[in-house]
Amino acid sequence: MLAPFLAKKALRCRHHVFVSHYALRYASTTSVELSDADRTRLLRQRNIGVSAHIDSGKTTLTERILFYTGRINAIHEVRGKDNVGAKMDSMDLEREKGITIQSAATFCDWKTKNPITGEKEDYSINIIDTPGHVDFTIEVERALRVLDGAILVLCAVSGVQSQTITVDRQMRRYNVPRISFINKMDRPGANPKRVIQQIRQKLRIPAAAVQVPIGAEDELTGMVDLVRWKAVYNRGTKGVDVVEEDEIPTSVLQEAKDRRAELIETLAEVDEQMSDAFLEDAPITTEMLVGAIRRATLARKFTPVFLGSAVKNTAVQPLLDGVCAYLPTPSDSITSALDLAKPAGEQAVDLIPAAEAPVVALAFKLEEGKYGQLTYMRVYQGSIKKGGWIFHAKTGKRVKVPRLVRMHSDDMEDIESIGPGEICAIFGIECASGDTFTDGQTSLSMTSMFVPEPVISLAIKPEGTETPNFSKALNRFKKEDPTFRVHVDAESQETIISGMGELHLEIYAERMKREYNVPCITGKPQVAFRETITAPSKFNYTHKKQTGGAGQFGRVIGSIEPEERDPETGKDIRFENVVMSGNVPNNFIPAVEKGFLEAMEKGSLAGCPVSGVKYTLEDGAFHAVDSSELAFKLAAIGSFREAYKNASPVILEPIMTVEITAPLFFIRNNFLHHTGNIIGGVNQRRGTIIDTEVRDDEFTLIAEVSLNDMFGYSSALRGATQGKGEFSMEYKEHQPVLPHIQKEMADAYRKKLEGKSK
Ligand SMILES: Nc1nc2c(ncn2[C@@H]2O[C@H](COP(=O)(O)OP(=O)(O)OP(=O)(O)O)[C@@H](O)[C@H]2O)c(=O)[nH]1
Repeated sequence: MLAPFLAKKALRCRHHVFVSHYALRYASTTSVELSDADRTRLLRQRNIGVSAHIDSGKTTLTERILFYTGRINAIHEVRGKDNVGAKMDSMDLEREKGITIQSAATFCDWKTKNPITGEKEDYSINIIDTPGHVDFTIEVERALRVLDGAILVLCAVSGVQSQTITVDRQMRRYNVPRISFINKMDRPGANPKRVIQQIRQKLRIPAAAVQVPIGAEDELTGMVDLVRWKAVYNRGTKGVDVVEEDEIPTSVLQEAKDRRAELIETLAEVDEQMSDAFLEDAPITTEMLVGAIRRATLARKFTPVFLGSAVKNTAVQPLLDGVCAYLPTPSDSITSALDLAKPAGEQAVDLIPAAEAPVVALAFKLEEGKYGQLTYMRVYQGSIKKGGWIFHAKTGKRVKVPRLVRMHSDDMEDIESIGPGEICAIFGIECASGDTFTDGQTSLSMTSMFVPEPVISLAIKPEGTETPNFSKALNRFKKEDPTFRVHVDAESQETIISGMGELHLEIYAERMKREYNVPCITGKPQVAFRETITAPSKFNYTHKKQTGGAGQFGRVIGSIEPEERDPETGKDIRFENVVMSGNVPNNFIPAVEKGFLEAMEKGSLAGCPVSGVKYTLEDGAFHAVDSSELAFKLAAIGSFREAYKNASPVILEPIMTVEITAPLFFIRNNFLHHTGNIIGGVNQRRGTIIDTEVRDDEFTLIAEVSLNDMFGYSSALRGATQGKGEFSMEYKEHQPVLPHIQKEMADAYRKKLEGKSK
């Protein structure tokens, strides 16, 4: 009877389609429909993320949101003088370093003013504050996976930066509509027009301001709301009082008129109704504007741009109103799952966020807390109750829900039940990040998440003698974070950890000490090289051993070929069994797969992990007495090594997108800049320059450089720019190393092996 037992396969592809929240249409295998109660509740529900380039002010903004919505009763700054730190940076390390490492979930209620009727309406908002640093990119990925909409925060001076582009790409991957918030409007040099231009050009999405600032720098007092045509000011301590006036200050009146015209024109290009009204020269009402902005935002054809200053408590409340007015409800975004009871290709099913539908929930994040494993879940359909039962879709295991909570950063609030479209956390259930839970009434399962490849690895060992805590900590980190990998090098017997950057691994080493009392010694960070094949190759391999007693026999026939990376899941290793004859009995197939995966851990070219391979088992032979799982596993390892040599293997290295910025300035009428030095430095590191830009007072260069050539770049850049330059980098892809480097690496590996065998 239990449908979850049908769950067998790794899952891919999620699509997300937006429909008007007034016209819900669902194609589904079940007959459950949204009730009126569901519709009313979903209409007032928002699940949003706050994402941006590092240091744009996400945490500071979220702190304001929590304060204005009454979730916290005092504001604490990131790196603030009171040493308390922001609510959402709950880890000690986050507070010390002033950066967000883990995404934190919270929720709040907001009484918004309906922009059309002017009436107050209550909304529930789940918010996930995500890290900006590229090393913690998996946190952004998993947040976007479960959110319906996002606030993209930008700095009013720096505009679109490298990580803004990454976050934007991630939002596109998960079809997440976004509103933009240009923060730091109090900074000298704030230039929202330039930032909006960059959003249009660099993020390639039509954008227009929905506000115009009143005053600048220390004199920034409020915004003109271009949609409702009101002047909105923040008054009172910490800007808690929002005061609206009909009169637009004359100093910004013309600017406001121009920007409103620009907003209408931009919308007319992306929204049919607005286009018709524009062509007919019809008067544009607030209602028409709100409708057009909402439709175009949900369709991801437009991003409305809000302005403000989180730190100066200016215009955060209007942004919250914007979240309610323009970001999707859980029923606007239709999320697909796979019905594993159906044949491949016909499995996609749209989920229905109805309380009465069978439960489908996704465990998107795990955390080891004081009371055991805490699993964050997004409930897509159905309801979960405390004390009720849910089923792990992959294993079919039935688990009781002992405790259900809503998270407020590191605090929590116990709840009795949770409905569709909500985010909650459950204690005491065993699972991995990305697993689906149901109520056993359905064979639906969510699709998996994109996991990027690690780019850096280093050896790690405990300072003193090894205690069980060492492996306990590593196992926990591995389970929580799919971009953190651990393996023991077969030759050196060293434990190697790999991740998304030096900071990523440094943080884990620090957490070993703080959370597990295992101070560690770490080796020099090394680039995580990989190997792959560039041509198909066949194998016909027999593993045979006769040593007196029971022998070993297994024969495998098939091929290996290059496998493209799945853009949704990041997976590029595939095993396929097409044996028809029964020459390899079914019970030995998993052993063949295991052998293939084991062989992939170390390529024979330079000893690096192998990726991008599909292994097809076509035929083979077995012996009634001598065949065993071990024999077939060893046959698979041997077959892979045999075929690998003939598959034109290459060594791959991580290539990074590097963004370098340096100020341009005048000293005693001399125009000073370091552009020549910066370009020279990039060329020296064999980088490919993708783009350069000279703005009023800043030079920016974007290049692609191999990570191996980036070691020591911080000090080189400091030297080249008198300490004025800054850079950030993010992983782009693995690419083949130059032929002479491949030869050097392969020779060195061969010598190492020869030395060992002597
Ligand atoms: N001038 C000015 N500074 C701000 C504003 N908002 C934030 N900051 C400052 O910018 C710095 C970074 O702020 P955070 O809130 O930590 O930024 P973040 O985007 O959460 O940073 P990460 O999580 O590390 O990526 C802090 O020093 C803030 O005080 C603002 O509106 N104006």
